[in-house]
Amino acid sequence: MAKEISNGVNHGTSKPPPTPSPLRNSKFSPESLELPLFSLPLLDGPSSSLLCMLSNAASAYFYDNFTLTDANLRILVTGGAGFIGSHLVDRLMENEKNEVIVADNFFSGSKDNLKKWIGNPRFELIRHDVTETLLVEVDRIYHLACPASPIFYKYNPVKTIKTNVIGTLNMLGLAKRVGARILLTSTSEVYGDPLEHPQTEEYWGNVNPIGVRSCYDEGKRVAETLMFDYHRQHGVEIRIARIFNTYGPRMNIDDGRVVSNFIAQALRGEPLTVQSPGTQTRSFCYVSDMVDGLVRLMEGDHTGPINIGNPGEFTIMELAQTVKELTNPSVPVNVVENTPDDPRQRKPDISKARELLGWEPKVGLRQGLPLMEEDFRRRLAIPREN
Ligand SMILES: NC(=O)c1ccc[n+]([C@@H]2O[C@H](COP(=O)([O-])OP(=O)(O)OC[C@H]3O[C@@H](n4cnc5c(N)ncnc54)[C@H](O)[C@@H]3O)[C@@H](O)[C@H]2O)c1
Ligand SMILES: O=C(O)[C@H]1O[C@H](OP(=O)(O)OP(=O)(O)OC[C@H]2O[C@@H](n3ccc(=O)[nH]c3=O)[C@H](O)[C@@H]2O)[C@H](O)[C@@H](O)[C@@H]1O
Repeated sequence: MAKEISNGVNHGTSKPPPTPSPLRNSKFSPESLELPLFSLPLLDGPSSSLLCMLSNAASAYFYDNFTLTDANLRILVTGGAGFIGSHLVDRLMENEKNEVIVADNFFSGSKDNLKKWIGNPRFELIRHDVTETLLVEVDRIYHLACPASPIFYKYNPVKTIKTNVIGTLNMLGLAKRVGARILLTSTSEVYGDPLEHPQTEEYWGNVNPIGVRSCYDEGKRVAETLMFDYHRQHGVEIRIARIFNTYGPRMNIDDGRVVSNFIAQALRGEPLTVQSPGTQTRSFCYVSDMVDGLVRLMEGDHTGPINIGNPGEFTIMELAQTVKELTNPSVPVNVVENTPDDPRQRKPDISKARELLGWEPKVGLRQGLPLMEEDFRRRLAIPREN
Protein backbone atom coordinates (compact mmCIF):
# COMPACT_ATOMS: atom_id res chain seq x y z
CA MET A 1 0.00 0.00 0.00
CA ALA A 2 1.38 3.38 -0.93
CA LYS A 3 2.21 5.72 1.91
CA GLU A 4 1.04 9.27 1.36
CA ILE A 5 3.42 11.99 2.36
CA SER A 6 2.35 15.22 0.77
CA ASN A 7 0.04 18.00 1.83
CA GLY A 8 -0.76 16.24 5.12
CA VAL A 9 -3.71 14.66 3.34
CA ASN A 10 -4.34 11.00 2.66
CA HIS A 11 -4.88 10.83 -1.09
CA GLY A 12 -4.92 7.03 -1.17
CA THR A 13 -8.02 4.97 -0.58
CA SER A 14 -9.89 7.14 1.93
CA LYS A 15 -12.00 8.90 -0.69
CA PRO A 16 -13.34 7.62 -3.99
CA PRO A 17 -11.11 8.72 -6.86
CA PRO A 18 -12.72 11.29 -9.17
CA THR A 19 -13.68 10.11 -12.63
CA PRO A 20 -10.78 10.13 -15.13
CA SER A 21 -10.61 13.61 -16.57
CA PRO A 22 -11.80 13.06 -20.17
CA LEU A 23 -15.03 11.71 -18.69
CA ARG A 24 -15.20 14.73 -16.44
CA ASN A 25 -15.28 17.05 -19.42
CA SER A 26 -18.78 18.39 -19.91
CA LYS A 27 -18.55 18.23 -23.72
CA PHE A 28 -17.93 14.48 -23.67
CA SER A 29 -20.79 12.37 -24.98
CA PRO A 30 -20.17 8.62 -24.53
CA GLU A 31 -23.32 7.72 -26.49
CA SER A 32 -21.83 9.22 -29.64
CA LEU A 33 -18.79 7.00 -29.56
CA GLU A 34 -17.92 3.68 -31.09
CA LEU A 35 -16.17 1.64 -28.44
CA PRO A 36 -12.79 0.26 -29.52
CA LEU A 37 -12.63 -3.51 -30.13
CA PHE A 38 -9.45 -3.94 -28.16
CA SER A 39 -11.23 -3.39 -24.88
CA LEU A 40 -12.85 -6.82 -25.32
CA PRO A 41 -12.83 -9.48 -23.93
CA LEU A 42 -13.45 -8.62 -20.31
CA LEU A 43 -10.12 -9.86 -19.02
CA ASP A 44 -10.18 -7.86 -15.81
CA GLY A 45 -13.81 -8.30 -14.87
CA PRO A 46 -16.71 -6.21 -16.05
CA SER A 47 -16.21 -2.99 -14.12
CA SER A 48 -12.59 -2.23 -15.00
CA SER A 49 -13.06 -3.25 -18.64
CA LEU A 50 -16.02 -0.94 -18.91
CA LEU A 51 -13.97 1.85 -17.40
CA CYS A 52 -11.16 1.07 -19.84
CA MET A 53 -13.55 1.14 -22.83
CA LEU A 54 -15.12 4.39 -21.80
CA SER A 55 -11.85 6.04 -21.00
CA ASN A 56 -10.14 4.99 -24.25
CA ALA A 57 -13.14 6.02 -26.27
CA ALA A 58 -13.42 9.27 -24.38
CA SER A 59 -9.75 10.04 -24.94
CA ALA A 60 -10.13 9.47 -28.68
CA TYR A 61 -13.09 11.85 -28.83
CA PHE A 62 -11.46 14.34 -26.55
CA TYR A 63 -8.21 14.64 -28.47
CA ASP A 64 -9.87 14.77 -31.85
CA ASN A 65 -11.85 17.79 -30.80
CA PHE A 66 -9.80 19.85 -28.39
CA THR A 67 -6.35 21.28 -28.30
CA LEU A 68 -3.93 20.01 -25.69
CA THR A 69 -4.23 23.12 -23.57
CA ASP A 70 -7.93 22.45 -23.13
CA ALA A 71 -7.29 19.05 -21.59
CA ASN A 72 -7.88 18.35 -17.91
CA LEU A 73 -5.40 15.58 -17.32
CA ARG A 74 -4.46 13.66 -14.23
CA ILE A 75 -0.91 12.52 -14.78
CA LEU A 76 1.21 9.99 -12.90
CA VAL A 77 4.98 10.46 -13.10
CA THR A 78 6.93 7.51 -11.71
CA GLY A 79 10.47 8.51 -10.81
CA GLY A 80 9.25 12.11 -10.68
CA ALA A 81 11.60 13.02 -7.82
CA GLY A 82 14.61 12.31 -10.02
CA PHE A 83 16.53 14.50 -12.41
CA ILE A 84 14.46 14.32 -15.64
CA GLY A 85 11.26 13.47 -13.75
CA SER A 86 11.30 16.63 -11.63
CA HIS A 87 11.82 18.84 -14.70
CA LEU A 88 8.96 17.02 -16.39
CA VAL A 89 6.76 17.65 -13.34
CA ASP A 90 7.60 21.37 -13.54
CA ARG A 91 6.52 21.41 -17.19
CA LEU A 92 3.30 19.49 -16.53
CA MET A 93 2.38 21.62 -13.50
CA GLU A 94 2.76 24.80 -15.58
CA ASN A 95 -0.55 23.87 -17.20
CA GLU A 96 -3.05 24.78 -14.51
CA LYS A 97 -5.53 22.23 -15.79
CA ASN A 98 -3.20 19.33 -14.99
CA GLU A 99 -3.09 17.36 -11.76
CA VAL A 100 0.21 15.58 -11.19
CA ILE A 101 0.91 12.59 -8.97
CA VAL A 102 4.52 11.52 -8.40
CA ALA A 103 5.36 8.00 -7.23
CA ASP A 104 8.98 7.57 -6.21
CA ASN A 105 10.98 5.47 -3.74
CA PHE A 106 13.67 8.18 -3.45
CA PHE A 107 16.48 5.73 -4.28
CA SER A 108 18.25 8.25 -6.50
CA GLY A 109 15.70 11.07 -6.41
CA SER A 110 14.90 13.62 -3.75
CA LYS A 111 11.89 15.48 -2.35
CA ASP A 112 14.01 18.59 -2.64
CA ASN A 113 13.60 18.45 -6.43
CA LEU A 114 9.84 18.85 -5.98
CA LYS A 115 9.71 21.19 -3.01
CA LYS A 116 8.11 24.04 -4.93
CA TRP A 117 5.04 21.90 -5.62
CA ILE A 118 4.53 20.36 -2.17
CA GLY A 119 1.35 21.83 -0.72
CA ASN A 120 -0.09 22.67 -4.14
CA PRO A 121 -3.60 21.15 -4.34
CA ARG A 122 -2.92 19.93 -7.90
CA PHE A 123 0.14 17.95 -6.78
CA GLU A 124 0.61 14.75 -4.79
CA LEU A 125 3.79 12.95 -3.83
CA ILE A 126 3.66 9.27 -2.92
CA ARG A 127 6.56 7.30 -1.49
CA HIS A 128 6.08 4.19 -3.54
CA ASP A 129 8.25 1.50 -5.08
CA VAL A 130 7.04 0.56 -8.56
CA THR A 131 7.89 -3.08 -7.94
CA GLU A 132 4.70 -3.01 -5.83
CA THR A 133 1.29 -2.46 -7.39
CA LEU A 134 -0.32 0.98 -7.33
CA LEU A 135 -3.90 1.99 -8.03
CA VAL A 136 -4.56 5.59 -8.97
CA GLU A 137 -7.07 6.94 -11.46
CA VAL A 138 -5.02 8.72 -14.09
CA ASP A 139 -5.14 9.58 -17.79
CA ARG A 140 -1.41 9.55 -18.46
CA ILE A 141 1.52 7.63 -16.98
CA TYR A 142 5.05 8.87 -17.58
CA HIS A 143 7.02 5.85 -16.39
CA LEU A 144 10.54 7.02 -15.53
CA ALA A 145 11.22 5.13 -12.29
CA CYS A 146 14.63 3.48 -12.60
CA PRO A 147 18.08 4.53 -11.45
CA ALA A 148 19.92 5.94 -14.48
CA SER A 149 23.51 6.54 -13.40
CA PRO A 150 25.62 3.43 -14.04
CA ILE A 151 26.97 3.64 -10.47
CA PHE A 152 23.43 3.62 -9.05
CA TYR A 153 22.00 0.94 -11.33
CA LYS A 154 24.98 -1.36 -10.80
CA TYR A 155 24.79 -0.91 -7.00
CA ASN A 156 21.90 -3.41 -6.67
CA PRO A 157 21.51 -5.01 -10.11
CA VAL A 158 18.78 -7.43 -9.05
CA LYS A 159 16.70 -4.50 -7.82
CA THR A 160 17.41 -2.62 -11.07
CA ILE A 161 16.11 -5.44 -13.22
CA LYS A 162 13.08 -5.89 -10.94
CA THR A 163 12.37 -2.18 -11.29
CA ASN A 164 12.57 -2.40 -15.07
CA VAL A 165 10.59 -5.61 -15.47
CA ILE A 166 8.17 -5.85 -12.53
CA GLY A 167 7.88 -2.06 -12.26
CA THR A 168 6.96 -1.73 -15.94
CA LEU A 169 4.57 -4.69 -15.69
CA ASN A 170 2.83 -3.01 -12.76
CA MET A 171 2.52 0.31 -14.57
CA LEU A 172 1.19 -1.42 -17.69
CA GLY A 173 -1.34 -3.25 -15.52
CA LEU A 174 -2.42 0.11 -14.12
CA ALA A 175 -2.61 1.66 -17.61
CA LYS A 176 -4.76 -1.23 -18.81
CA ARG A 177 -7.02 -1.08 -15.79
CA VAL A 178 -7.74 2.65 -15.87
CA GLY A 179 -7.37 3.18 -19.63
CA ALA A 180 -4.36 5.47 -19.30
CA ARG A 181 -1.78 6.18 -21.98
CA ILE A 182 1.70 5.18 -20.81
CA LEU A 183 5.11 6.46 -21.87
CA LEU A 184 8.28 4.50 -21.04
CA THR A 185 11.61 6.27 -20.81
CA SER A 186 13.79 3.69 -22.47
CA THR A 187 17.39 4.34 -23.29
CA SER A 188 20.03 4.45 -25.99
CA GLU A 189 21.59 1.61 -24.00
CA VAL A 190 19.18 -0.75 -25.79
CA TYR A 191 21.63 -0.33 -28.71
CA GLY A 192 24.46 -1.60 -26.45
CA ASP A 193 27.91 -1.10 -27.98
CA PRO A 194 26.41 -0.17 -31.34
CA LEU A 195 27.73 -1.56 -34.61
CA GLU A 196 25.69 1.01 -36.56
CA HIS A 197 26.35 4.71 -36.33
CA PRO A 198 24.40 6.90 -35.81
CA GLN A 199 21.73 4.74 -34.22
CA THR A 200 18.30 4.60 -35.87
CA GLU A 201 15.27 3.08 -34.19
CA GLU A 202 15.42 0.17 -36.64
CA TYR A 203 18.77 -0.99 -35.27
CA TRP A 204 18.32 -3.98 -32.91
CA GLY A 205 21.47 -3.37 -30.93
CA ASN A 206 24.58 -5.17 -29.76
CA VAL A 207 24.02 -5.89 -26.08
CA ASN A 208 25.86 -8.19 -23.70
CA PRO A 209 23.09 -10.16 -21.91
CA ILE A 210 25.28 -11.23 -18.97
CA GLY A 211 27.45 -8.16 -18.31
CA VAL A 212 27.46 -5.74 -15.40
CA ARG A 213 25.32 -3.24 -17.35
CA SER A 214 22.77 -5.87 -18.43
CA CYS A 215 20.45 -5.27 -15.46
CA TYR A 216 19.83 -1.85 -17.00
CA ASP A 217 20.08 -2.29 -20.76
CA GLU A 218 18.49 -5.74 -20.95
CA GLY A 219 15.98 -4.60 -18.31
CA LYS A 220 14.94 -1.71 -20.56
CA ARG A 221 14.78 -4.04 -23.58
CA VAL A 222 12.34 -6.31 -21.69
CA ALA A 223 10.40 -3.21 -20.60
CA GLU A 224 10.03 -2.22 -24.29
CA THR A 225 8.86 -5.77 -25.10
CA LEU A 226 6.27 -5.62 -22.33
CA MET A 227 5.02 -2.28 -23.64
CA PHE A 228 4.45 -3.67 -27.13
CA ASP A 229 2.89 -6.90 -25.84
CA TYR A 230 0.38 -4.94 -23.73
CA HIS A 231 -0.30 -2.77 -26.75
CA ARG A 232 -0.89 -5.70 -29.13
CA GLN A 233 -2.65 -7.97 -26.66
CA HIS A 234 -4.66 -5.50 -24.59
CA GLY A 235 -4.81 -2.36 -26.71
CA VAL A 236 -2.96 -0.25 -24.15
CA GLU A 237 -1.91 3.09 -25.66
CA ILE A 238 1.87 3.18 -25.43
CA ARG A 239 4.72 5.57 -26.17
CA ILE A 240 8.42 4.65 -26.01
CA ALA A 241 11.18 7.26 -25.86
CA ARG A 242 14.76 6.10 -26.34
CA ILE A 243 16.61 8.75 -24.38
CA PHE A 244 20.25 9.60 -25.08
CA ASN A 245 22.55 11.10 -22.41
CA THR A 246 20.75 14.00 -20.80
CA TYR A 247 22.25 16.60 -18.48
CA GLY A 248 21.26 19.76 -16.64
CA PRO A 249 20.48 21.30 -13.25
CA ARG A 250 19.37 18.95 -10.44
CA MET A 251 21.54 16.01 -11.46
CA ASN A 252 22.87 14.35 -8.33
CA ILE A 253 26.20 16.04 -7.68
CA ASP A 254 28.00 12.77 -6.97
CA ASP A 255 25.94 10.39 -9.05
CA GLY A 256 28.89 9.33 -11.19
CA ARG A 257 27.62 10.39 -14.61
CA VAL A 258 30.14 12.11 -16.76
CA VAL A 259 28.77 15.66 -17.02
CA SER A 260 27.95 15.91 -13.31
CA ASN A 261 31.34 14.41 -12.41
CA PHE A 262 33.29 16.83 -14.60
CA ILE A 263 31.43 19.94 -13.44
CA ALA A 264 31.70 18.99 -9.75
CA GLN A 265 35.38 18.13 -10.18
CA ALA A 266 36.11 21.41 -11.98
CA LEU A 267 34.33 23.44 -9.30
CA ARG A 268 36.14 21.62 -6.49
CA GLY A 269 39.47 22.11 -8.28
CA GLU A 270 39.95 18.33 -8.63
CA PRO A 271 41.33 16.57 -11.74
CA LEU A 272 38.71 15.67 -14.35
CA THR A 273 38.57 11.86 -14.56
CA VAL A 274 38.40 10.81 -18.21
CA GLN A 275 37.86 7.06 -18.29
CA SER A 276 40.08 5.47 -20.92
CA PRO A 277 40.46 5.72 -23.79
CA GLY A 278 38.66 9.09 -23.85
CA THR A 279 37.87 8.65 -27.55
CA GLN A 280 34.48 7.06 -26.75
CA THR A 281 31.69 9.38 -27.82
CA ARG A 282 28.39 10.55 -26.39
CA SER A 283 25.70 13.02 -27.48
CA PHE A 284 24.45 15.31 -24.73
CA CYS A 285 20.90 16.64 -24.57
CA TYR A 286 19.92 19.51 -22.30
CA VAL A 287 17.07 18.58 -19.97
CA SER A 288 14.54 21.21 -21.16
CA ASP A 289 14.86 19.84 -24.71
CA MET A 290 14.36 16.32 -23.38
CA VAL A 291 11.20 17.26 -21.48
CA ASP A 292 9.81 18.96 -24.58
CA GLY A 293 10.43 15.79 -26.59
CA LEU A 294 8.78 13.56 -23.99
CA VAL A 295 5.62 15.69 -23.81
CA ARG A 296 5.38 15.84 -27.62
CA LEU A 297 5.76 12.08 -27.83
CA MET A 298 3.12 11.49 -25.15
CA GLU A 299 0.58 13.80 -26.78
CA GLY A 300 1.38 12.83 -30.37
CA ASP A 301 0.04 9.92 -32.40
CA HIS A 302 3.06 7.65 -32.56
CA THR A 303 3.94 4.75 -30.31
CA GLY A 304 7.66 4.96 -31.05
CA PRO A 305 10.20 3.84 -30.17
CA ILE A 306 11.57 7.28 -31.01
CA ASN A 307 15.10 8.46 -30.28
CA ILE A 308 15.19 11.65 -28.23
CA GLY A 309 18.63 13.12 -27.88
CA ASN A 310 20.98 15.74 -29.21
CA PRO A 311 22.86 14.51 -32.29
CA GLY A 312 25.92 16.67 -31.53
CA GLU A 313 28.62 14.05 -30.85
CA PHE A 314 31.66 14.61 -28.61
CA THR A 315 34.48 12.42 -27.40
CA ILE A 316 34.68 12.27 -23.62
CA MET A 317 38.07 13.99 -23.87
CA GLU A 318 36.45 16.84 -25.84
CA LEU A 319 33.79 17.12 -23.14
CA ALA A 320 36.48 17.31 -20.44
CA GLN A 321 38.33 20.04 -22.36
CA THR A 322 35.11 22.02 -22.84
CA VAL A 323 34.18 21.82 -19.13
CA LYS A 324 37.75 22.79 -18.20
CA GLU A 325 37.67 25.78 -20.55
CA LEU A 326 34.25 27.00 -19.41
CA THR A 327 34.45 26.25 -15.67
CA ASN A 328 38.03 26.09 -14.41
CA PRO A 329 40.94 26.29 -16.89
CA SER A 330 43.46 25.43 -14.17
CA VAL A 331 42.26 21.88 -13.41
CA PRO A 332 44.20 18.93 -14.85
CA VAL A 333 42.57 16.22 -16.95
CA ASN A 334 43.57 12.68 -15.91
CA VAL A 335 42.93 9.48 -17.85
CA VAL A 336 41.74 6.74 -15.48
CA GLU A 337 40.61 3.11 -15.82
CA ASN A 338 37.22 2.46 -17.44
CA THR A 339 34.44 0.05 -16.44
CA PRO A 340 33.43 -3.08 -18.48
CA ASP A 341 31.19 -2.89 -21.55
CA ASP A 342 31.36 0.90 -21.88
CA PRO A 343 29.83 1.71 -25.30
CA ARG A 344 32.43 3.16 -27.69
CA GLN A 345 30.13 5.46 -29.59
CA ARG A 346 26.65 6.86 -29.32
CA LYS A 347 24.78 9.36 -31.48
CA PRO A 348 21.07 9.42 -32.17
CA ASP A 349 19.53 9.61 -35.60
CA ILE A 350 16.63 11.91 -34.78
CA SER A 351 14.93 11.94 -38.19
CA LYS A 352 11.83 10.30 -36.70
CA ALA A 353 11.57 12.79 -33.86
CA ARG A 354 11.92 15.64 -36.36
CA GLU A 355 9.38 14.23 -38.77
CA LEU A 356 6.80 12.70 -36.42
CA LEU A 357 7.02 15.01 -33.41
CA GLY A 358 8.29 18.22 -35.00
CA TRP A 359 11.01 18.09 -32.34
CA GLU A 360 14.68 18.87 -32.33
CA PRO A 361 16.98 20.06 -29.56
CA LYS A 362 17.58 23.79 -29.18
CA VAL A 363 20.24 24.02 -26.47
CA GLY A 364 23.84 23.34 -27.51
CA LEU A 365 26.46 21.94 -25.13
CA ARG A 366 28.20 25.30 -24.69
CA GLN A 367 24.89 26.89 -23.73
CA GLY A 368 23.77 24.09 -21.42
CA LEU A 369 26.96 23.52 -19.44
CA PRO A 370 27.00 27.03 -17.88
CA LEU A 371 23.36 26.61 -16.79
CA MET A 372 24.28 23.40 -15.02
CA GLU A 373 27.40 24.99 -13.56
CA GLU A 374 25.27 27.73 -11.96
CA ASP A 375 23.09 25.12 -10.27
CA PHE A 376 26.12 23.15 -9.03
CA ARG A 377 27.80 26.32 -7.72
CA ARG A 378 24.70 27.12 -5.69
CA ARG A 379 24.36 23.60 -4.29
CA LEU A 380 28.09 23.26 -3.54
CA ALA A 381 28.19 26.82 -2.17
CA ILE A 382 31.08 27.76 -4.50
CA PRO A 383 30.37 31.30 -5.72
CA ARG A 384 31.81 32.54 -8.98
CA GLU A 385 34.96 34.62 -8.53
CA ASN A 386 34.87 37.96 -10.33
N1 LIG B 1 19.46 10.95 -17.81
C1 LIG B 1 19.80 10.23 -18.86
O1 LIG B 1 20.80 10.49 -19.51
C2 LIG B 1 18.93 9.08 -19.31
C3 LIG B 1 19.25 8.44 -20.50
C4 LIG B 1 18.48 7.37 -20.92
C5 LIG B 1 17.36 7.00 -20.20
N2 LIG B 1 17.06 7.65 -19.06
C6 LIG B 1 15.88 7.19 -18.32
O2 LIG B 1 15.13 8.28 -17.85
C7 LIG B 1 14.59 7.99 -16.56
C8 LIG B 1 14.98 9.08 -15.58
O3 LIG B 1 16.37 9.19 -15.53
P1 LIG B 1 17.08 10.27 -14.60
O4 LIG B 1 18.32 10.65 -15.27
O5 LIG B 1 16.11 11.30 -14.20
O6 LIG B 1 17.46 9.38 -13.36
P2 LIG B 1 17.30 9.60 -11.79
O7 LIG B 1 18.06 8.51 -11.13
O8 LIG B 1 17.62 11.00 -11.42
O9 LIG B 1 15.74 9.40 -11.58
C9 LIG B 1 15.15 8.13 -11.42
C10 LIG B 1 14.05 8.26 -10.37
O10 LIG B 1 13.42 6.98 -10.22
C11 LIG B 1 13.29 6.69 -8.83
N3 LIG B 1 13.26 5.23 -8.69
C12 LIG B 1 14.26 4.34 -8.93
N4 LIG B 1 13.82 3.09 -8.69
C13 LIG B 1 12.52 3.19 -8.30
C14 LIG B 1 11.54 2.26 -7.91
N5 LIG B 1 11.80 0.94 -7.86
N6 LIG B 1 10.31 2.72 -7.57
C15 LIG B 1 10.04 4.04 -7.59
N7 LIG B 1 10.94 4.98 -7.94
C16 LIG B 1 12.17 4.55 -8.30
C17 LIG B 1 14.51 7.34 -8.20
O11 LIG B 1 14.38 7.54 -6.83
C18 LIG B 1 14.59 8.64 -8.99
O12 LIG B 1 13.81 9.63 -8.42
C19 LIG B 1 15.09 6.60 -16.22
O13 LIG B 1 14.09 5.66 -16.55
C20 LIG B 1 16.28 6.41 -17.09
O14 LIG B 1 16.51 5.05 -17.39
C21 LIG B 1 17.81 8.67 -18.59
O1 LIG C 1 22.10 7.67 -22.84
C1 LIG C 1 21.86 6.65 -22.29
O2 LIG C 1 21.10 5.83 -22.75
C2 LIG C 1 22.51 6.32 -20.98
O3 LIG C 1 23.44 7.35 -20.74
C3 LIG C 1 24.11 7.27 -19.54
O4 LIG C 1 25.00 6.14 -19.56
P1 LIG C 1 26.54 6.38 -19.90
O5 LIG C 1 26.68 6.99 -21.25
O6 LIG C 1 27.31 5.17 -19.62
O7 LIG C 1 26.84 7.52 -18.84
P2 LIG C 1 28.05 8.08 -18.06
O8 LIG C 1 28.29 7.34 -16.80
O9 LIG C 1 27.77 9.52 -17.96
O10 LIG C 1 29.32 7.81 -18.98
C4 LIG C 1 29.51 8.43 -20.23
C5 LIG C 1 30.96 8.24 -20.65
O11 LIG C 1 31.78 9.02 -19.82
C6 LIG C 1 32.79 8.24 -19.23
N1 LIG C 1 33.08 8.81 -17.90
C7 LIG C 1 32.15 8.76 -16.91
C8 LIG C 1 32.41 9.33 -15.70
C9 LIG C 1 33.67 9.94 -15.48
O12 LIG C 1 33.99 10.48 -14.39
N2 LIG C 1 34.54 9.96 -16.49
C10 LIG C 1 34.29 9.41 -17.70
O13 LIG C 1 35.14 9.45 -18.58
C11 LIG C 1 32.28 6.82 -19.25
O14 LIG C 1 33.35 5.89 -19.28
C12 LIG C 1 31.47 6.82 -20.51
O15 LIG C 1 32.30 6.52 -21.60
C13 LIG C 1 23.07 7.26 -18.44
O16 LIG C 1 23.65 7.35 -17.21
C14 LIG C 1 22.16 6.09 -18.58
O17 LIG C 1 21.18 6.06 -17.60
C15 LIG C 1 21.50 6.27 -19.89
O18 LIG C 1 20.60 5.25 -20.12
